[in-house]
Amino acid sequence: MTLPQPEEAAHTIAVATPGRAGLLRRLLRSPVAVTCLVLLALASLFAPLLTGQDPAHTSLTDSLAPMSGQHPLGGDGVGRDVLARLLYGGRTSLLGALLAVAVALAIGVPAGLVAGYYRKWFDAVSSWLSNLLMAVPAIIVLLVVMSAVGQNTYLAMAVFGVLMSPGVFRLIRASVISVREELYVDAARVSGLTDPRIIRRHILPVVQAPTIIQAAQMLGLGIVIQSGLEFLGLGSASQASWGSMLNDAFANIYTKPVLMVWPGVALAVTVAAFGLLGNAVRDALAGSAVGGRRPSRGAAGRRPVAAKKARHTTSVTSAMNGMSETADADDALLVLEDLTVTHPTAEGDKAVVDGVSLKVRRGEVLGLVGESGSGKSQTAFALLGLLPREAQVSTGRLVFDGTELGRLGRADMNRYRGRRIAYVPQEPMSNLDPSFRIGAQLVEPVRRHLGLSASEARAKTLGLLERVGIADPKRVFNAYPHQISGGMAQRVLIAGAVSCEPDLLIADEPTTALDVTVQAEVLDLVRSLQRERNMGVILVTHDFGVVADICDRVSVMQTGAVVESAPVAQLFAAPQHPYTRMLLSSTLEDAEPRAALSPGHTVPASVAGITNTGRQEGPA
Ligand SMILES: Nc1ncnc2c1ncn2[C@@H]1O[C@H](COP(=O)(O)OP(=O)(O)OP(=O)(O)O)[C@@H](O)[C@H]1O
Repeated sequence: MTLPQPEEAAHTIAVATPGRAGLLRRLLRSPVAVTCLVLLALASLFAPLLTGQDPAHTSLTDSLAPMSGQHPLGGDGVGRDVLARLLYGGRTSLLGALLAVAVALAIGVPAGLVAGYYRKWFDAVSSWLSNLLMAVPAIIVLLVVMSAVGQNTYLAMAVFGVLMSPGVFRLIRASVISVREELYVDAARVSGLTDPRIIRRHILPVVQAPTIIQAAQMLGLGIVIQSGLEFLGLGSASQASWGSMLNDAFANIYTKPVLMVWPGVALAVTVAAFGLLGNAVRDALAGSAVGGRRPSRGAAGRRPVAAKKARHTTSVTSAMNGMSETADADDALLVLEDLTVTHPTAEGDKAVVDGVSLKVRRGEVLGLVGESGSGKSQTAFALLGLLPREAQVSTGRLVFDGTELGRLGRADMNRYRGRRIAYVPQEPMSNLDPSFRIGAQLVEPVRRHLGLSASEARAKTLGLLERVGIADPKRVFNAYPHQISGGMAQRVLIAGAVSCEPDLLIADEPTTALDVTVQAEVLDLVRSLQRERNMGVILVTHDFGVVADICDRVSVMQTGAVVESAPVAQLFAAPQHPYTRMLLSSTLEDAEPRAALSPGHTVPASVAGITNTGRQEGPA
């Protein structure tokens, strides 16, 4: 069935987007990047091609020799060829700096990823260690190392890498913490993707640009530090390096000051080249992600995460232990008993869900209604395991299709999430990763859960996109999230949610971010998919109209507790709880029409938008 989609057509932005493969091409198109690459290559690779002189060969007759055909830049204090030392010295300096940066990245990147993503004790311990390392004066440590191990510059640079790793760790950790709160990361989690996959697909692309910039800065710093140590005479005497050239030049500063110039210029140019190259790589990366990194729909695409969600701790109580594989007496798909969610706040622990019990049967739509803040979303997040770690979650019973979910670890839970329990979020745009094409985001869970090949998963996904009413599935499949409208994005997420044929769909106000026409279409879609697949659905909403439209039963929540549950017709005909009656009477249809204004009644000018000149204010 293809549904009409006027809203989508109106909002669709046709933007051609470059792929990621063009990164190197983009880099090579930048004159700055090319110049830097050439300079660095000259300094590191081509020394033997550019000079036939041995950089270590001394000749007293050539001591402080002037520039000549044999020695284009002259000779140093002991008659070594300055040009050869300059060219070969670049290798030593670059290799040492690369070693330091490699060590810093090898420690800082994985540690930052794990600490930022998993937090807990590893985060605490690694942050403490990183603070400790940062407090250590690096140059003193290096001097001690060099004096202890002799003139081994590379070992000193490896130690310097360790000392630089806290900087990388902090950067990566902070980037990961910010991105892991994004709704599209939650969406990936809910779709059952494993942590390594989420990190590779959604987290690493975000941290790569700052890491590149940081690495470029560290390379420059590494070269300067290494040269400093060699200038002090701590490097290997047999190895040409820019630092040892400076040392020699300093000894002859009054007789031949020009000797200071060559290594000084080489150092300055190389450090600048690294900085500029880092910027160029970052720009090239940003350019190749143009299709993705654009903000989805401005601020509307993001909701205040802290206020809206919290993370799961399975401090699920001892009451649950020993309750696995529980079969329920009737045909209940999901049985939740006595769910409590408590958040630590500045004023003490705050229970936002308090003793909620729900039951959903196969093929049944349960509406979860209540005012804003009544705990509907917190209940849904608790069922999905999406509450923040600091939240305390306890439940008497959480049985899904005969299995006690509360006892499952993260990996086991991933087999249920996405595959058998799916989620449709409130704000579609922020639940799609802007870096990836829509097709890629839909295909991955399908391949993982259903074990399909790439082409089978693609065909299935295209079929699903068509099924949810997208007129041009191929275009949407290849589009980035910013290229489709909010309504279309919601259809995409519904397609993703039902792609693995789940038994239970949890939809958290799936139409809130959409306009009225599209709302009705999306609700129709949810209802028809639910009937077609005999899914159980929990529909979180504050709208009794939606409840009347598509729900079979309804549970009403007030301040974290369910105050009434009943079949929809019964609830509308004879609401029992005063809060339910109050909610029903406050809906527009049931409210008493307001009385007509009396003839003498005047509207204050400020309200009517009339100025004292009698002109109506407002947009032209
Ligand atoms: N991390 C948190 N710390 C403290 N309180 C929280 C946290 N997250 C949510 N809450 C509170 O929990 C209560 C229930 O929030 P929830 O999002 O479940 O409400 P809701 O019924 O879904 O509302 P809405 O319809 O507006 O989405 C609210 O008072 C909210 O402020």
